Amino acid sequence: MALPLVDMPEENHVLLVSFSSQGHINPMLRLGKRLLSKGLHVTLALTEVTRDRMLKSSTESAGASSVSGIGVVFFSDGLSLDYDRKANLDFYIETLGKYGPVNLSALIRDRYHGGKKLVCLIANPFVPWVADVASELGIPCALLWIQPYAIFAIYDSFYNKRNRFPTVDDPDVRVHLPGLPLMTTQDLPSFVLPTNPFNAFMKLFSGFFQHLEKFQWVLGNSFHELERDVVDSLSELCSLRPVGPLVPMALLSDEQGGQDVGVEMWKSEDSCIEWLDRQAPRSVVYVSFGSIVVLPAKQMESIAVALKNTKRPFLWVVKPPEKPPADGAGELPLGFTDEVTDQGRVVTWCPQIKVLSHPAIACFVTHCGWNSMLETICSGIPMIAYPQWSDQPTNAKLITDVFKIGLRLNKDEGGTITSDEIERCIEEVMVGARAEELRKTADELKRAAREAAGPGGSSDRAIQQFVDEVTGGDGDDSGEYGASKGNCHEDQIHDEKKVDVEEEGGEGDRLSLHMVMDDATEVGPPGRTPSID
Ligand SMILES: O=c1c(-c2ccc(O)cc2)coc2cc(O[C@@H]3O[C@H](CO)[C@@H](O)[C@H](O)[C@H]3O)cc(O)c12
Ligand SMILES: O=c1ccn([C@@H]2O[C@H](COP(=O)(O)OP(=O)(O)O)[C@@H](O)[C@H]2O)c(=O)[nH]1
Repeated sequence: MALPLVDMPEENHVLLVSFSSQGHINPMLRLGKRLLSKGLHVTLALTEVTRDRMLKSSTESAGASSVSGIGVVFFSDGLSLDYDRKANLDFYIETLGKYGPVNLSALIRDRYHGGKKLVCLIANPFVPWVADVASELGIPCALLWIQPYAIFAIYDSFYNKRNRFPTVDDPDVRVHLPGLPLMTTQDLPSFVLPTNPFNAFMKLFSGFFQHLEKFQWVLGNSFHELERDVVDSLSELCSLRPVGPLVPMALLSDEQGGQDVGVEMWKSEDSCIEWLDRQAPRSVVYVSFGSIVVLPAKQMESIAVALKNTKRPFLWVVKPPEKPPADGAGELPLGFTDEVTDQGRVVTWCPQIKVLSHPAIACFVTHCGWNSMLETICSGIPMIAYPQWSDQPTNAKLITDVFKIGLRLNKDEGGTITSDEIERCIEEVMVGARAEELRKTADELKRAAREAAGPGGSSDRAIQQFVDEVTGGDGDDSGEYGASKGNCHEDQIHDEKKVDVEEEGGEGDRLSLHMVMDDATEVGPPGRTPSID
């Protein structure tokens, strides 16, 4: 049952706690906005280094203490502001895990009367210790999972040893999980493979998946219709609440002017939109690998050759690595931009939401980051999957075998993705019967996404159900996706006045955060030697 805004008592206050990176803060803020629209009071807690970056940014709203009605508060991660957090990710995550809980707990005791003013904490996956803070203070805790539930299912199985996974001695083990297609090594998230060099993530996720009971709900940036089988298969394990897609409102309706709430890390080259305006409908190949991946020189070369050979217009985002590596990774072949001035555009960062919703875009060659994928699904554009690490290989499998809205680039016998293969896939996604079919399915999924997020849709209902549960409202407790493990009793609802959630004035919804997370280039991409271990 929808609770009318006016009747919602002020004490229904939730605190969101996010790791300080764009891909984590944005879905959290969008969830916050939806909770706000259901009558909750919402505050977002970030680490102080984020405030520092905000203050250093030159934009008007930098340093704002609220964004679009969501209050923003800060706690220390235990490191000095000028400490180079990218130097050693293991150390950073460990320090955050040690001082974060102490400082967040102090903040809650201080600002929210020992936590009595909060009905729920919501954390995202890089700060799982928030659940311990919540339990210590007697507050229910939810997780916002920001990748597909398919990845959640795979990690749960891996860390709880429910299935056999590839090992050094047996690298080709195939994995079959309920609700998912059979997965080979190339379809699994890189963190579960024996080749994974990132200990920090391993430690973080193993602790977390072995103690899922600490979270009363697992909200997810996905929607039921998108991942029906895997969501249903997980419903015994925990109370899933698919509340996505948590993308800008502009992607969820055709009406212009939908407001977004989100942070922007990099300045985009908006002139590419005027260039798109001059291109024919459904003619442009969009290419981007997100904010973290830096491609090896050889892969840059094959994309460049393929794009040139297709003779089709293209928009390629090539984000310069902060510290250019000696081996030419991330760099365009010499002279490329001059050769293609009449054919395409290369930009360092683009306004991706506007690009994907532009009628000139035909397809997206993507690294399969989950945020990009959801944005593309909401735009109804077919994809060409070029996954690199983390969740991306599995996301690529979802694109081809589950959602059926794109193709995946295949490696040759030598393990290379050739320019011929890229060119072939671009043609296949753009012309012919297969292209038609992919476009049709992509269009259907776009409608399903909009319906799920719209009033009365599955995600809207899941959010309402969650709100009813945390506020002790009269929602249906049996739940659509598994019963609530119910930790939301009357005694957790308190009657004191809320803390300072300021009303947003002026331009409003975009918390401008041009914080260059160059860090990212250090921690991720294959093809480069990670500087952390
Ligand atoms: O910010 C980070 C850091 C980081 C940065 C700075 C620092 O000092 C410490 C840690 C490490 O790994 C990440 C990995 C991410 O994966 C990305 O997360 C998306 C959403 O989960 C996925 O869908 C994408 O495929 C995936 O590339 C996204 C991130 O924002 C990060
Ligand atoms: O030129 C670009 C490339 C990416 N993005 C945004 O950056 C985010 C990338 O997130 P994703 O999960 O796809 O990948 P990651 O960067 O975390 O690898 C998405 O919201 C994109 O819309 C953008 O605004 N401009």
